[in-house]
Amino acid sequence: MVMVTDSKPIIPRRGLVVGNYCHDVLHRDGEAVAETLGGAASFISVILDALTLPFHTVSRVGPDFAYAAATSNHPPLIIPTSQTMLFHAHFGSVYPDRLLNRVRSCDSILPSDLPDQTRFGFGLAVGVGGEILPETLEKMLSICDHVFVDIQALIRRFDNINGRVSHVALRDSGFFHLLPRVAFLKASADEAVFIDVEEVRKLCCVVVTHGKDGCEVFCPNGAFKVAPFVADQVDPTGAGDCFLGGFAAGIVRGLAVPDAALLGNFFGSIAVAQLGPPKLDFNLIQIVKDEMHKRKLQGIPFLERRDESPGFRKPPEQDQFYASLVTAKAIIMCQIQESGRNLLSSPKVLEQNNAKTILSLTSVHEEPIPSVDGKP
Ligand SMILES: Nc1ncnc2c1ncn2[C@@H]1O[C@H](COP(=O)(O)OP(=O)(O)O)[C@@H](O)[C@H]1O
Ligand SMILES: O=P([O-])([O-])O[C@@H]1[C@@H](O)[C@H](O)[C@@H](O)[C@H](O)[C@@H]1O
Repeated sequence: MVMVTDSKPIIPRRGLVVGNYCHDVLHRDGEAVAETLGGAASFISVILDALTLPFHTVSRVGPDFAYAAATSNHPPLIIPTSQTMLFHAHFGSVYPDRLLNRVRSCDSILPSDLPDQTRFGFGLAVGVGGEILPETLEKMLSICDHVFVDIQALIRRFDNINGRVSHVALRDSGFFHLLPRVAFLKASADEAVFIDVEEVRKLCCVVVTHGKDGCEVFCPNGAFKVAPFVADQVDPTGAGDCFLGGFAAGIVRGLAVPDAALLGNFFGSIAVAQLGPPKLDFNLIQIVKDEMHKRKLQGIPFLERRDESPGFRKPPEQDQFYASLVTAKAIIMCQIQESGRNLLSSPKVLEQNNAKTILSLTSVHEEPIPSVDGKP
């Protein structure tokens, strides 16, 4: 359990984001609709950059990586002998539970890939394809003051033939012994069945996300549900990543845990309303930053708490914070619609920032996905 004993104000050092970028092919209702930049590191970068939190990224790709321009601020390590990780995601009415195939893998991120002689204020362990090794997470924990972990980096396993994503129990993942040094562990509801929340919450704070129903936070001395923001879901990809990016940013920027979780819900709801990595409106972000500053003045920041209770009492006027974010989103969405800018992708969008039309889908072997009645 991470304890903060130093009462001096936290000076936000740079963060460290560790996880491979990947190529995503998105299939909605059985139809390939886009190829996009993917990987939690890509989604989280959008959020942290928007909230002007400085960070360093460690990510591995192959020479075939197609999004060098989009990641130029946080360039990956290009491994000549490797290839960029490739995921195919299937979602929509035909697949109520999203189905993911890691069609191509990339090299693991090694401890030696991480900077030496540098300390980081926070770390985000956000692998998506099994690229983070226990020894790599161990090094992150030794060079970062507070580490946020997405459980998908720890418990995912991949079918040898078609790369179908499955999960192992956290206890059997090879990472369990590191949990007491983790600040927050994020799991979606589907992933939470692979942990004993009552056991793990004694070791580190556990954040369980519930899609359109928001999220729940569990720590040794309390649990808290946090309300969602309404969204018209276009693409579920990256919702958890954007949630974690917003949540971590809230904690690092000095919000209490429930307020940070609300911020996570806010960015998760924006993510699902767009295809691929979200585009964030400048004016919206400015309003969010102002609201975060106001909240920080009212709450007791998690990272500055001097006692066991990690800010789990619902902060005063959290409803006001929620209402301000809802209003901000509504104002901006009206402005965008009036201006004709289309931040929300239409179902048939084939061309978009970081998204490309389907050119090479047939060049990638993937077994026919059984339809909902189990027939190919
Ligand atoms: N359809 C939705 N409407 C509103 N918010 C959503 C929706 N889907 C996801 N979110 C937000 O994103 C967060 C993470 O989504 P979830 O689907 O639980 O994670 P993951 O992508 O890891 O499976 C949720 O807690 C919620 O705040
Ligand atoms: O949707 P989400 O679980 O938050 O995160 C997603 C991963 O699960 C997926 O493997 C990857 O291909 C996507 O680019 C995105 O990172």
